Amino acid sequence: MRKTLKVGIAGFGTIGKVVGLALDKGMPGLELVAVASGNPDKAKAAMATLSQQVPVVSSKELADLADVIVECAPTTAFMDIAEPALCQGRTLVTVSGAAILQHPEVVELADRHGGQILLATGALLGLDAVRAAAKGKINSVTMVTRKPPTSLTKAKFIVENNIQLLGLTEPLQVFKGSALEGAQKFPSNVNVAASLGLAGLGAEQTQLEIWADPGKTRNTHTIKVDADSASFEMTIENVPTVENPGTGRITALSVLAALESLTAALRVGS
Ligand SMILES: NC(=O)C1=CN([C@@H]2O[C@H](COP(=O)(O)OP(=O)(O)OC[C@H]3O[C@@H](n4cnc5c(N)ncnc54)[C@H](OP(=O)(O)O)[C@@H]3O)[C@@H](O)[C@H]2O)C=CC1
Ligand SMILES: O=C([O-])CC(=O)C(=O)O
Repeated sequence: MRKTLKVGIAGFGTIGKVVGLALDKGMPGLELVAVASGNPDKAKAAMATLSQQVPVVSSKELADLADVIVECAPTTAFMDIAEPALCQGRTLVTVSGAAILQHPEVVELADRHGGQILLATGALLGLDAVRAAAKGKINSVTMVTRKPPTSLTKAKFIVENNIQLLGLTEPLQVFKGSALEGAQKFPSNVNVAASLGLAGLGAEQTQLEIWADPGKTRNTHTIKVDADSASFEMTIENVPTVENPGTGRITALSVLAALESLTAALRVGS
C-alpha cells in the first residue's frame, strides 16, 4: 500500500483554487491538509467551494503540516514558501520558473535537506523532449510568446515603463533577449520561458520574444529547438482564465498532472 501524501497549497488564487477543488473532490493517494495565502480571510472565503474546510496557516506552518507543498503564489512570495518547505525536506511543486531563476540557491537548499523541487510544465509544452535533447547536444532554443494585450497590462515591465497596450491595432514587440532577462522583466508572465531555459540550454542561452498581439485571444507560445538528436517546433495556444488573463487554464491542470505523478503506479512522460 502506498502512503497517502499530505498536500498543502501556498497561494489560493487562480491556480491554487483549481488545485484545491480537485484535491477536495479526491485524488488517489493525496490529501489536502492546509492552505497558506496572502489575505487569510479571502482564502477562507474562497474555501467555501470545498466540501471539507482545511486550516489557513502561515507558509512556515504549511511546511510543518504537509509532505508536498504546491507553490502558486506571486514570485515575490516564493522564498517565504520554498525555504521552510525545502529545509524540512518536503517536495515543492511549483510553476514559478522565473522565481527559481531569481533564487537559484533553492536547488542547493533542496539538495542539502533531502527535499525536491518539481517544476511542473505549466502553460508550456514539450519540456520532456527538450530535457531529452539536452542529454545530447542542443544547438539553439528559441521561444516566441504572443499574448492578447489584456494578458500583459499588469506585467512589471509594462507598468514600470508606462507602455500603453490597450488600443493597439497591430502586434507590438515588448521584449527581445534572453529568457533570463525576460523572466526578470516579466516575472509573472513568462515563467514558461524560464522553465524552457532550465529544461534545455540554460535561460541565458535561450532566446525569447514577447509580443502584445491584439489579433490573439489566447496566450500563445511557440518553441523551436535544434539539436543533434532532433529538431522540433511546437505551439501551444492557452485559453486565458477569466480571473487572471495572464494565466492560462492549462497551468492548474499541469499542476494536477504533476501531483498525480507523485503517487501513480504508471507515470507517462519524463
Ligand atoms: N509556469 C507557468 O506556466 C505559469 C506560472 N504562473 C505563476 O503562478 C503564480 C500564481 O498564478 P495565479 O494563480 O494566476 O495568481 P493569482 O494572483 O491568481 O493568485 C496568487 C495567490 O497567491 C496569494 N499570495 C499572495 N501573497 C502570498 C504569500 N506571501 N504566501 C502565499 N500566498 C500568497 C494571493 O493571495 P491574495 O490575493 O490574498 O494576495 C493569491 O491567492 C504566478 O505568480 C506566476 O508566477 C502563472 C501562470 C502560468
Ligand atoms: O508563462 C506564464 O507564466 C503564463 C502564460 O504564458 C500562459 O498562461 O500562457
